[in-house]
Amino acid sequence: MSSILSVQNLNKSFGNKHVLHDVSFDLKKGHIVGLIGPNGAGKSTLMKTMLGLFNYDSGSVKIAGETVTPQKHESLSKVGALIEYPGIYPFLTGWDHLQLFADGDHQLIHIQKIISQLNMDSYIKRKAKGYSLGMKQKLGIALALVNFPDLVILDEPMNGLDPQATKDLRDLIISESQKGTTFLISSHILSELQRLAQDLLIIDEGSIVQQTTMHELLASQGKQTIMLMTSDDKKARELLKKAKFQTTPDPRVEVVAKDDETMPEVLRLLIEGGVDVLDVTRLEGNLESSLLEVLKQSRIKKRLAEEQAE
Ligand SMILES: Nc1ncnc2c1ncn2[C@@H]1O[C@H](COP(=O)(O)OP(=O)(O)OP(=O)(O)O)[C@@H](O)[C@H]1O
Repeated sequence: MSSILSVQNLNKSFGNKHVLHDVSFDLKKGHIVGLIGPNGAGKSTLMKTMLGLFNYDSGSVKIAGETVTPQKHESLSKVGALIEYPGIYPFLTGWDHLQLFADGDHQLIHIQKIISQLNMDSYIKRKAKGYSLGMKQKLGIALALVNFPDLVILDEPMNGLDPQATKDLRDLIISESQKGTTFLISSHILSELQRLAQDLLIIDEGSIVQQTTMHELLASQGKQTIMLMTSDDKKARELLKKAKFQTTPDPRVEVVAKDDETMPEVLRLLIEGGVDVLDVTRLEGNLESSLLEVLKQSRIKKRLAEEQAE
């Protein structure tokens, strides 16, 4: 599958602070890619550099094969983005914004479709000065999508969105990606990203520590969990602890599954111990714990390499 964006050996400093270190990755057409990492890891800097908003020290950023710099950004016409807060004019309506931004009148049907998919119909003709945080955020996302972009870069797009709006956004992103649009999304809401992203870029201290797929990451961490509803959670927890099963902290009774045998063993143990199992669910991995583990391992490796170099 072809790549829409290619970043190679990108280095970026602010004064003498080196923020991005030899960052390299490609984004495949039509994929939804999560960019994740701790606060200050370099996610926003990377996105802004890719969008030609910052100069860089060395390396390259190419969109559809064309180099992007602050001085050369023709290829960005095929890119939609929402970085930090959307730039919104208080005395224009949401509809005015979308029309101003759209390349040509033929987009009207497309604009109306985005408005409906993000459930913005009731306020889109009102002046933006009366919009809530979530309404502004949705307008910013709609603006990023209005010109049929090949690539969409979204920095924390779920900020300020309620559960319904988060689901509307998820459905919209998935349907646009199925038509071929590539998404790069940074977010700290990992449970949401877990439902959305196929691929992941993990960044820490300005370096990409892993480029992987969601499936590979969750599988490699082997973190399947079995979630139980029982007639007596306290007793269930005691039995599991005594039998040396690894459980997660309260409030739910959750067991970390080592392999396929864990589930029948747990059920047998509880039933034989006089605890009824009312419901049981197997959860496929957990992005949060997998990310923390990857970061921990990469920092250990980095420290060892530094010690050896001294
Ligand atoms: N304009 C700037 N001038 C100087 N340093 C900056 C500037 N912008 C970012 N930095 C520094 O670059 C590093 C990366 O910041 P960045 O905002 O890219 O991180 P982030 O991963 O987006 O963090 P967060 O998850 O908190 O949004 C930080 O150490 C930050 O202090």
